[in-house]
Amino acid sequence: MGAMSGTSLDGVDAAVIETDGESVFGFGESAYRPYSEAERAVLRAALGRWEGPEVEAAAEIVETAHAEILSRFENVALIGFHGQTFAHDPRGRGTHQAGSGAILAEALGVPVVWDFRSSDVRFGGEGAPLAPFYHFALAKFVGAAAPLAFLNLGGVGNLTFVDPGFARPEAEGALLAFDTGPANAPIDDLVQGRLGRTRDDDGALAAAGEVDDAVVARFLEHPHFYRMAPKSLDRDAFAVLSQEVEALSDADAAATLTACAAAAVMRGMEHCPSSPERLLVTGGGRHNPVMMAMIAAGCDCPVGPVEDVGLDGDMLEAQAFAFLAARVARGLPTSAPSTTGVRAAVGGGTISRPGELGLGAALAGS
Ligand SMILES: Nc1ncnc2c1ncn2[C@@H]1O[C@H](COP(=O)(O)OP(=O)(O)OP(=O)(O)O)[C@@H](O)[C@H]1O
Ligand SMILES: CC(=O)N[C@H]1[C@@H]2OC[C@@H](O2)[C@@H](O)[C@@H]1O[C@H](C)C(=O)O
Repeated sequence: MGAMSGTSLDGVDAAVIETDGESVFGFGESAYRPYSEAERAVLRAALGRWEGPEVEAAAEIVETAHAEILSRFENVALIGFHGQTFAHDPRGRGTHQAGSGAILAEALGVPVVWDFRSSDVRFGGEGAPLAPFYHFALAKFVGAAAPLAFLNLGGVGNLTFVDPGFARPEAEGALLAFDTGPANAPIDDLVQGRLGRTRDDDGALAAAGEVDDAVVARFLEHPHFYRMAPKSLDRDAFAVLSQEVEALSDADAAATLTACAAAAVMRGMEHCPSSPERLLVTGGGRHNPVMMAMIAAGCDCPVGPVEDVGLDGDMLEAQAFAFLAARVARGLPTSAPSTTGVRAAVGGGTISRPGELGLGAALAGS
């Protein structure tokens, strides 16, 4: 079972898969546990912070929400717990996902794999994106014969080019992955700040507005777009965008931020070593028809949700961390030079087993 609390801060996704960490054999149950308004406010206060009382309070919410949702499942052999990224600076302070897998292992009585990103960063990688090895397995699962691409539209966007002709994901040429740019986070922040809403539902606000092309052009001058892949982003790396749209109406600002997310994907597609047969979209942004239409209009290949090939785009990242947990348990790598820029293929993740914290002994002796 995998659990993901993404940069959108909307809630926790949990999903069961059957896997040996190399192939996907099938999918099990899944569940979603949204954060309440009050919880989200605590999580937002921790954004951009590495430590301190704000991060501790947020970590407690992350752990409690996960314990709640994960305890609903039975017959799970292993849990992959991503935790919540509040700060990501792979070239500087590193990367940190809040929440303790050791505490969850204790609470749930099941081994938990966690802290997936640190060792990749330690060996020179970006620490993200990590879903690409799962995308590789999924390309095989859906029987893809030609290269294809997966696009995740979460708070941040990330793209994976997959050549299913290779036997293993770490082989040179099998994958190319990177973060495209901001996706939903700037839109969520805009509607939260101006209208007190969590998202631009179905892109309704963006649909009523006009795109400010000058803002989009300035956005594309950001150094991120001049870097070679692999590359990753902090959720708030493009915080300047909120000032850029400050003078625009609500609808024009939403339309412009949506166009920025789509323009970043277009730039990303230029990194693909060859034209993929199709672009399969996962993550919450695929529910936004305005964003999807803008991406489709700028792409040379067919664009559609992962549901087109029978996958679940709301649970794909949670499934990815179940898959990666199984790889960690088997000592297999979870990232490679072409997915994170790490020096050599490396396995990331700590395994915590129930009983390791010694809470049982401590209680018995008290
Ligand atoms: N019906 C919808 N209309 C518009 N936007 C939507 C809709 N449903 C979801 N979204 C957007 O998708 C976001 C959630 O997407 P998702 O759960 O994939 O992100 P995440 O996993 O938190 O982020 P990341 O992948 O960056 O870690 C919401 O915050 C919202 O902006
Ligand atoms: C540091 C971090 O948490 N990055 C997230 C974020 O959200 C999307 C994008 O940026 C991606 O790089 C990553 O998440 C997915 C699950 C990944 O690692 O593949």
